[in-house]
Amino acid sequence: MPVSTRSQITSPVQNEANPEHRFRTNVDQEDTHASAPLRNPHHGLKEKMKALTLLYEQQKLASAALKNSSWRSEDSRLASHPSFELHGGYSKKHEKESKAENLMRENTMPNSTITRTFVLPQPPMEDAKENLVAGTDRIVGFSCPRKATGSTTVARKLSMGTTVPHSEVKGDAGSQNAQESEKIEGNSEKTSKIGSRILVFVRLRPMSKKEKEAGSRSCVRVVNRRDVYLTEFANENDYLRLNRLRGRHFTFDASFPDSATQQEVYSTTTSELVEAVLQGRNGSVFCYGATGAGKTYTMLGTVENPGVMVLAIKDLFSKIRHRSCDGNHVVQLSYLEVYNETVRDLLSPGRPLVLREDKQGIVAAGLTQYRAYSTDEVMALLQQGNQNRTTEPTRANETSSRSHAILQVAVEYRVRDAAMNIINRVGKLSLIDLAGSERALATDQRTLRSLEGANINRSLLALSSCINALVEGKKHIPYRNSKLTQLLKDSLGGTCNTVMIANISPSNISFGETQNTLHWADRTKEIRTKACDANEDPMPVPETETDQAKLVLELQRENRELRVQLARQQQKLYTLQTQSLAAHSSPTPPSATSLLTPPTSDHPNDKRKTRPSFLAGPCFTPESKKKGAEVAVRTLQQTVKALEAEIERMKKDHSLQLKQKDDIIRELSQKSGKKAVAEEEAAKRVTRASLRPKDTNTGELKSPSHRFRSPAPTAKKRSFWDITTANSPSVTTLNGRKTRSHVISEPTSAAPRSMLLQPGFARQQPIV
Ligand SMILES: Nc1ncnc2c1ncn2[C@@H]1O[C@H](COP(=O)(O)OP(=O)(O)OP(=O)(O)O)[C@@H](O)[C@H]1O
Repeated sequence: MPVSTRSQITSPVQNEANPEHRFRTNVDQEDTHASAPLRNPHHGLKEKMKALTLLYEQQKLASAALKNSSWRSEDSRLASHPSFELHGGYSKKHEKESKAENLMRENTMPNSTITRTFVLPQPPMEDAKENLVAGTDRIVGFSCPRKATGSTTVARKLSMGTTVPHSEVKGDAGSQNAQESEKIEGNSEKTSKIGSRILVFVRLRPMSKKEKEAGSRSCVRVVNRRDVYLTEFANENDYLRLNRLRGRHFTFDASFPDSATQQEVYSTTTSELVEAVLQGRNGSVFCYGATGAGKTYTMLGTVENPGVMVLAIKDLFSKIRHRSCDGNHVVQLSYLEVYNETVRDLLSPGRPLVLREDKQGIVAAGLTQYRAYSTDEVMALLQQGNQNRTTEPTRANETSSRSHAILQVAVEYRVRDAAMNIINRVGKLSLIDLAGSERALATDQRTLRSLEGANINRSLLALSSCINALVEGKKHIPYRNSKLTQLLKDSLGGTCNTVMIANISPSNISFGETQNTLHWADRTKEIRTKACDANEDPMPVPETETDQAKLVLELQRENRELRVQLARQQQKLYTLQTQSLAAHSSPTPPSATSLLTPPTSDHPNDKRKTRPSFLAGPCFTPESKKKGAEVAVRTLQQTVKALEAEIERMKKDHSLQLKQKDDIIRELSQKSGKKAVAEEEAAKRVTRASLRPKDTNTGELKSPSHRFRSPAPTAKKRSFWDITTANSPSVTTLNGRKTRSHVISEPTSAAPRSMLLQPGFARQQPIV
């Protein structure tokens, strides 16, 4: 039989017995109501609520007054804390009463003026446990009893370093005292070294139009840029649960209200990691949360409000630009997704990739690594990758990401340390946008969507198992349970500075998901990663001056070689670009010299001259630029190979001919020696034939050397153009296939036409 709550609420006898309702003694009107005969329990409740609201307002005013008068004192520090305020513990005078009271103010809708007050019972011990802050033995939060050990309710000791910006902390008027600021200051120093705990941040998104239309209320409140208060609303008709409202309080390294800007989120969560990456450390940022909670918005953002990924890349390049102009930094980029437990390359989609473990950790074999030179290039690649990413509309989100996406940027830098040793530093930044954790009903029940959902949940479950195992300090961490956890191995338990951004929705409709997200975020706070040292690879230290000189020479040589290689590549690219432009714009082929020289200042595409790579040129789309250039370079390489083979063959031919000539000359000289002797003898014997006149028109050989018929007089000496020309005598058509032959060589009257001059050269199949 259901137990009625009416008597609990209104019976004076019970009120006396129940300390939770002792507050009634403080309110005169309450007594009047309490002694009045009960007719309508709802009426009593309403009255009680009114009284409570009144009491709360009074306490708030008193608390504010106290704060103003002595905010620097220890007491005021307690009073200033939101949790304390919510406890109603604003002064010693009211301390007794307030201990028994747990008041919580309901979060209101942005435009709503309605304020309600709920009575919260003493929470069960498991709730209290949840509010234990990692690294402290203090309990914070309004929903749990305070331990006697702690003299204050100060949210959390920032023992591991926090990324809460100084200004923000100070900016919370009166909420932090000087001591606390100092504590944070001290810790912000530590931050530069970045502790080994995963830093956890929470971001609340604004209420969506859809949620507003559905009449949902805000159940989350971010206070002090650090504390998150979560309220579960009871159904007004549910009398049984009226007194069992769940309110929870969590504390994170920083919490962002719905008004927080992208830049604010970036600078608080990620900017330090970018700095660390430039020093050769690894960093990871991952967004976690329910579907539609704002993960992709935080990570990627929009064109007007770019997210963490975009801001991090911009920051990275601007920092690199400020640091060195010598091109010592090499930035490489990869972008992959895990969709339905398969790993796919987002920059060059193809077959699924296989994960392998090597010295560097888990790597996706065959993943494309793009060398990036500028922010624009990275943006184009990012855009391309996102177009390839799997997104589908679900009931919960119009553009729901159905896959986990990982953008990895590796920065390599060669630098000299104080002792002038050369050090190679490599830092990697992984930016991860996880797919949303979801309930089947929250999204869709169609087969593919539910399969995706199952896989997403499976990988997130595997993630939570790993988090649990890491928190509990287990030896075996089940990374292998999913592709996602394998890829996150370094971020979670490796040598990496890791940041988690938990995204939550304010709507009470998503209470369950929000609670779940906050729970895991809270748990993640306790994970400790290994100390993250810089990935430095020192080069051998030169001992003597001679060694140093050698090293310098070696480096200079390497530099020269690289410059030559670069020049060659650029030459090739210019050639191809010019050719492609010619092919597209003019039917007449450009001259050979224009193909072989880079564009000069009077070239129509003058802009390109200042660009390091033609890929940034205006006439190509980002994808076609890369692909076109690759194909063209490959074709060019094959043509060059064919030409080299042709030259080799010609050389052989020539040497053979020379040898033959030599033999013949030798033979002839021997014969001529003999003949001279014979002629001498014949001259002595005058015959009738010798007196006969000689015929000069016969074309008979007058010298034995004329017996050798060299191809030279008939065939013109073959030039480069003859070899490469399509109508060259060396290219004959045999059964439709083009073959090369050196045997027949006919003189050509037509001007040689280079294959390089023909439009669409890049698309021609190379001659094998
Ligand atoms: N801080 C914010 N400010 C304004 N709009 C936001 C914010 N966060 C999220 N949104 C909006 O909420 C909607 C859902 O956000 P988003 O797509 O980022 O969710 P998600 O967590 O990535 O979802 P899924 O896991 O399904 O991909 C989007 O329309 C987005 O523009």
